[in-house]
Amino acid sequence: MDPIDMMTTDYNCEYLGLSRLCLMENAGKSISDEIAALSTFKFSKPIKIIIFTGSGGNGGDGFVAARHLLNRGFEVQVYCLNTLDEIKSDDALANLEILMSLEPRVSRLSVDFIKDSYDLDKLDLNDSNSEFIVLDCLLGTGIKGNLRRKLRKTVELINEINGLKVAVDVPSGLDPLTGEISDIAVDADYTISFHKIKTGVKLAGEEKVGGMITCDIGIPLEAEIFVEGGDLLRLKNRNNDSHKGNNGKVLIVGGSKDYHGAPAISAKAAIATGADLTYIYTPKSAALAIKSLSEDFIVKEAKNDYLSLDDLEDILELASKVDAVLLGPGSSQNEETAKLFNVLAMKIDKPLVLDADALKLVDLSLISKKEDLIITPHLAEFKSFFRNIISNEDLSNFERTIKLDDKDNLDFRKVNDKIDSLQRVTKKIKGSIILKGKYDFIFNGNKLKINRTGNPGMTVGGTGDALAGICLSLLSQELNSFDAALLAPYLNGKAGDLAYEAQGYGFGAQDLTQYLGAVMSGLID
Ligand SMILES: NC(=O)C1=CN([C@@H]2O[C@H](COP(=O)(O)OP(=O)(O)OC[C@H]3O[C@@H](n4cnc5c(N)ncnc54)[C@H](O)[C@@H]3O)[C@@H](O)[C@H]2O)[C@H](O)CC1
Ligand SMILES: [K+]
Repeated sequence: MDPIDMMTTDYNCEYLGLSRLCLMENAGKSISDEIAALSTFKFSKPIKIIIFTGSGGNGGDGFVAARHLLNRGFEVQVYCLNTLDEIKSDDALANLEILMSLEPRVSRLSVDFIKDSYDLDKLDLNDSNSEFIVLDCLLGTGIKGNLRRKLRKTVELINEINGLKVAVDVPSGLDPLTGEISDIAVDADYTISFHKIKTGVKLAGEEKVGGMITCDIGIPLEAEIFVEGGDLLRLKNRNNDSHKGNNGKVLIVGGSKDYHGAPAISAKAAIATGADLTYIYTPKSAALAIKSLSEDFIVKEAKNDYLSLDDLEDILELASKVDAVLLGPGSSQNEETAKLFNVLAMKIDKPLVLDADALKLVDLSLISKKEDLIITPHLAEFKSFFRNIISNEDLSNFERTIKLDDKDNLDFRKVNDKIDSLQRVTKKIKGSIILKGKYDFIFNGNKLKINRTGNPGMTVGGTGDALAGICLSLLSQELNSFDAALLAPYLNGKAGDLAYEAQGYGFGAQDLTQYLGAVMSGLID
């Protein structure tokens, strides 16, 4: 599991009512269970457990483990690399404070603070009379950059120790995503991972991480599969020094004589979710109306009253200047527009979103290998889009699997088989698919997410255009296609829920876009 997926899952638990403090308790308890099992297997007499802790959640796991290990009869020595003031995780701090409150000591616990690197010179662990296990709770999934001095020296010290070394979650110093060690890492005999083995630990292999042990810490499958507030961690932080255009330039190609509102809603949603510059390329018949809707739009007029190949060069030139392109909102299904969209889908080498009309016009074979692509069909559009490459039987199986029963439950009794059967269809393209419905299903390769936000008021015209605009904006801000595809319906639905709270079912897509900024900034739970 990638560290970002683990972090978002972890935070999503909070949104489902399961606190991270509780997860930390489970993590610490499972470390103690594993250490007890290892010590029975490896040692003939009671041993000492030495725990090195850092300033984040990994350190917190160590503090909890200390408590449980004491109750199992072990002697426990904790070496904290940080003072209470320096602990960054509230949950870790709460658990360190519990250890500090246990005075005068009745159980066999010692807690010492390593103030600077010189304190480490004074520790001579190999001289200890008893046998011992060393627990590395310095850094887990939160590691950033090269190890700072004191931490680096501690890793060196741990590696020189004769005792059995057990890394918690990730051997400190090892990149939890790539498995690379840029400088030095704990040379572990065993690595205990929580929930799932982190991608980097798996990639590094047993030679570097020792025997791999996975512990369940009570995270429900839903925390991983549902898109929740924790997934907002996937958004990129804005650089304080950034200037105009650094946070996404987008191009929307759409609109027609009958539909000028659709590209305008997509554009408003793109701006509301952070895009810096928004270009709209639209037929003459729609251009003036769109211009009058916002001074934030940069509107370019097509050559004719509908989009056609005559516009190809102009659009490609614009596309070369932006970070992401959306084809389709309100374009209608003109034959000439179909020719244009098919050539554009082939030639545009920027992240691409295909919305309603474009989905009906673009040939799947032209885009099936494009990774930075999002398509946003509802079920009927999905079936029609895939009809030429997927058997009717596979499509009806697909439909049956995602259908809800009358209590709104998905028939996921054999979850893995069911997901496999959905992905046999969706893996036909390399990009991401947002299958819109009461619950939105988001697919990409082996990944699946389900979005639960939104309400029946969102059947109003334009909410799909808003969704496409959000996808576009997030792609332009350098999110990968799956992260953009899973966050877009979450943000759209959440803004729709706020619009409903304010206006009941009397809200329109334009009203919804006004809440997007606040939802995206995490200002509203
Ligand atoms: N669901 C779960 O799997 C749970 C995991 N838990 C544990 O929490 C950690 C992740 O916690 P987090 O606070 O995000 O990160 P870390 O503990 O890895 O450390 C962050 C901490 O370290 C400092 N830091 C970062 N890089 C460096 C560096 N190069 N040199 C020195 N210091 C560095 C940074 O400033 C932070 O203060 C996960 O791995 C699990 O072990 C929870 O228990 C809940 C459930
Ligand atoms: K660790």
